[in-house]
Amino acid sequence: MVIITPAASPKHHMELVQTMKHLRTAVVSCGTFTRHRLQLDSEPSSAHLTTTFGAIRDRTNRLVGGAFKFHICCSTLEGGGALRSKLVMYSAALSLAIGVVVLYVVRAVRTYYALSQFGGHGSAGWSRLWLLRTQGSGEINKRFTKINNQYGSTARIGPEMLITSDPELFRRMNAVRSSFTRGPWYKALKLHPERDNIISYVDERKHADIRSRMAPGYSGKENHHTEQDVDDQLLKYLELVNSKYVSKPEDGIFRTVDLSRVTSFFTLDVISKVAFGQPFGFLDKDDDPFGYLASLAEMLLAVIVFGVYTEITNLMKIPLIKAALPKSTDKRGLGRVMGFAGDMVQERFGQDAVVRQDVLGAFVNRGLTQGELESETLTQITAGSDSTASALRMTLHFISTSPPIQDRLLAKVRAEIEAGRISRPIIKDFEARQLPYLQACIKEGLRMYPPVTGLMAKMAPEGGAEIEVDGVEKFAPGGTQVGWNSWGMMHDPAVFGADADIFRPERWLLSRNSSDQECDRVNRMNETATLCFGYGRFGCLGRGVATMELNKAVIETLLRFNLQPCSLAKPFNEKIVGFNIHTDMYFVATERKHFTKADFATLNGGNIDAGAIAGAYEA
Ligand code: HEM
Repeated sequence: MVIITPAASPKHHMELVQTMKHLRTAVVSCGTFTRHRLQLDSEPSSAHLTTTFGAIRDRTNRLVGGAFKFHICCSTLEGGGALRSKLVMYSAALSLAIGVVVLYVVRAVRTYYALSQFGGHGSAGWSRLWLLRTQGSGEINKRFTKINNQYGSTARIGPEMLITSDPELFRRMNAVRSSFTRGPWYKALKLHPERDNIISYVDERKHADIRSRMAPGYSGKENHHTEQDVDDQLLKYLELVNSKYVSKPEDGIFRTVDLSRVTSFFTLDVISKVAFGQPFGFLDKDDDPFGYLASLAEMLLAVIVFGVYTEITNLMKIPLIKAALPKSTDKRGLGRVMGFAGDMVQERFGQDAVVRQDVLGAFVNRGLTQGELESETLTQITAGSDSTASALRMTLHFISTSPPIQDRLLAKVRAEIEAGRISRPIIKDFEARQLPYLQACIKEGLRMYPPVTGLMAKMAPEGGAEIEVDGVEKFAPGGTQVGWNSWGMMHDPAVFGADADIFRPERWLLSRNSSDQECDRVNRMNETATLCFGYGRFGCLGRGVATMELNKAVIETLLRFNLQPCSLAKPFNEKIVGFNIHTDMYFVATERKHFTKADFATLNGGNIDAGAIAGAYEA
């Protein structure tokens, strides 16, 4: 349809004439007043059209005063060079669109059949929408485990994506000489807008290079203050709970403590102190001074989408999007943490460079550049704080809600304290490692709630890989990504027993009289639970720091405080999205008194009687 007004007629008149030259039939109308159907020759001359159109216009203007629009509706098209080329263009575009659709369908069918030997959710073979919905559900742990339980230890969760809960396959993919490599999934772990980091490098050589230069720093060999740093922050955390959150019913003081917050504050201050010699100050302020935890919750949507459509991470290169990403000049959130880390890194360079024997110092000694350090310290903070906080709060939750376990643990540790084998005010790391029941409780806490639930997907080599699924050999073509179902692996009854979903540290204990079979069972559990920290060339570099924090903080918290969840029906809110987000984990903390038999006798002034509530059978 062409619209022209009579007022603008000289130019539009000519356009109209040009247009009509390619028409056989045209309807010329002016509102509802006039409507002319023109029957034209196959190639009407300009003179003929000018006269015809001029006559129609004059007549219409006479009728309606000349201020109306003309609508020219082309009903039958034919002939004309320009029109013909337009037609050719349209049909080319249509053919292209059809071609693209056909290619897409062929590719989708090929992709589907490439992994059709593996079971999985029906739609997962065709699109990534099922995976996106699962990621967004906040319970990937349960959904992935359901898939592995239903369709086998390695099953399909996306068009070119499998998931495994098989420890054997996980070890094989992560082993030092494995032909599997990191999959594109890892690109989603790029935190810094410009730089990759040890966790996000997909290029194997770059990853191996940075890992070899960072490992000595993490090993603690060049940082002699790590244990003291952990102790200092632990004492601050215990003092914070004691001074602000302990309830004292005898004085009429009733309070609650959000364990999810204080444990995060503790691990964030530990990791910043260990990493660059200065804690962020979460514990001092009893607050999130950078808005860091809140910003993690805000980034949740991005984490979910990037985890499925990793190619979107390329959008970060677009200047407009880059400008909206966290940057070191931000006042709050991840950007503020980047700024803090950047300042700490800056100190180590230049003429008056600060020299310290800490993790950062070790990295500088290994030749990491200022840019690399800014990116790596940020990674260290995110990788090392939330994971350890999750392990700590969940272990405390399970022990404090299982009275026989808590009593047994406290009795064992108190006996060691009384025998002078445990340092005060904070247990030493090596002492904690000697306490089997404490170790059993920590392993059980990690197993029940593995802190890393992300896919950490590795990719099959070019020629593909044979994968055994519950005794049946299957083939995954090259490029297939195989994600990790850590929850399913840690809750596997075949490894951990029929009660794998229950917190029972006793499953780890061996005695001198244990049979070989028992020893094998516990060995197998140990080999599997240790995978919580990854394995081989991708294994966690901060494992030493994390276990030190847990060895100390679990028992020192329980020795001082009696913890009781405010709600047993819903002790906390959680979202499991690759890492574990727990909020509103309210507990009543009271000072733990160590009662002796004599104390019980004099308790409450010797009065230990309580009148019973009137019962239904009473008169
Ligand atoms: C309970 C606490 C922790 C758990 C369960 C844990 C678990 C893991 C896992 C599963 C991986 C990745 C494996 C993979 O890519 O396949 C990893 C990597 C890593 N973790 Fe941890 N982690 C914890 C604490 C820490 C701490 C405290 C730090 C820092 C001090 C840290 C630093 C790292 C680093 C740097 C890597 C990357 C290693 C590499 O790519 O070569 N982690 N961790």
